[in-house]
Amino acid sequence: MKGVYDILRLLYHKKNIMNVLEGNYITKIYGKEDNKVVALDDFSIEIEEGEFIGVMGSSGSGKTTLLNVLSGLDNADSGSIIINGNNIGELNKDELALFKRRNLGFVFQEFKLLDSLSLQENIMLPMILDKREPQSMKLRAKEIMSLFDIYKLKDKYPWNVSGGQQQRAAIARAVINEPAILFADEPTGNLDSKSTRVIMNYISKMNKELGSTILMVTHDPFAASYCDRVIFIEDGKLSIEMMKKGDKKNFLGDIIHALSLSGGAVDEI
Ligand SMILES: Nc1ncnc2c1ncn2[C@@H]1O[C@H](COP(=O)(O)OP(=O)(O)OP(=O)(O)O)[C@@H](O)[C@H]1O
Repeated sequence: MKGVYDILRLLYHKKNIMNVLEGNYITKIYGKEDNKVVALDDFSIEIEEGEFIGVMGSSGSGKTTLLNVLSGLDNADSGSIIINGNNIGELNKDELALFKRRNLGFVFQEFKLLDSLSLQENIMLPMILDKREPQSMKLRAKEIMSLFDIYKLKDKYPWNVSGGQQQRAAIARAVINEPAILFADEPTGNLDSKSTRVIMNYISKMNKELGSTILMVTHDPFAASYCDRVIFIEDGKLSIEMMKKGDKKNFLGDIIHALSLSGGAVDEI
């Protein structure tokens, strides 16, 4: 049942703010009867344009499920997901695939680049699939590779460059079509601390300079400290929501404190 606060919040947002994403009362259940797992339990979230939001929580709390359901990679059992005014639950399979390609960007822990293509070809792939004009594709690829300082690596293959460089190429590919929102699931999970810092600086630059809206799932408080807002999930529900006040270092301290309160998750770092 919706509480008064939930109804007021919905009315307020309908009147005043056009969110990039609204997830309303989402439930996701895996399995049946004795094996039933409620991975998301009546979960609601709103993400404004240009926001950089981090999702944290202990292992199995529902972080990846949330990212998958909000981005249309998986279906919710109930609730609605509205992205740029489109209810993605109402799209058929083909419409959803096209919507995702045109409006959403994805970055994963595994870089998921194609080994048979150069970095430039990998990065241009979403534009090739959209049958864009070759010259404009190359110009856009150059622009985005320069932003991530990998233009000089454009003819190299993924197996020729470091993990951090591969992830920079994967992020460039994810944002080349200027998605409404970038979904990143543990983007630094396969990187050492030096490469993590580099990647987070690029993701932050993209958020600040291109105004990209980003939702990032992470276990890493350092990575989360780059966000404007961090939410913690426990048992498929929102447990803590924190806004960045002050600088990254202060926010890191706040996040570590919240992690220690949320049931020993600090041990998993
Ligand atoms: N395909 C699936 N089938 C059955 N149960 C699943 C499936 N995917 C996830 N779950 C369960 O749903 C719950 C939430 O899982 P989810 O992967 O979203 O958590 P998480 O917070 O991302 O975990 P981690 O940090 O370990 O990646 C867990 O109890 C998990 O075991």
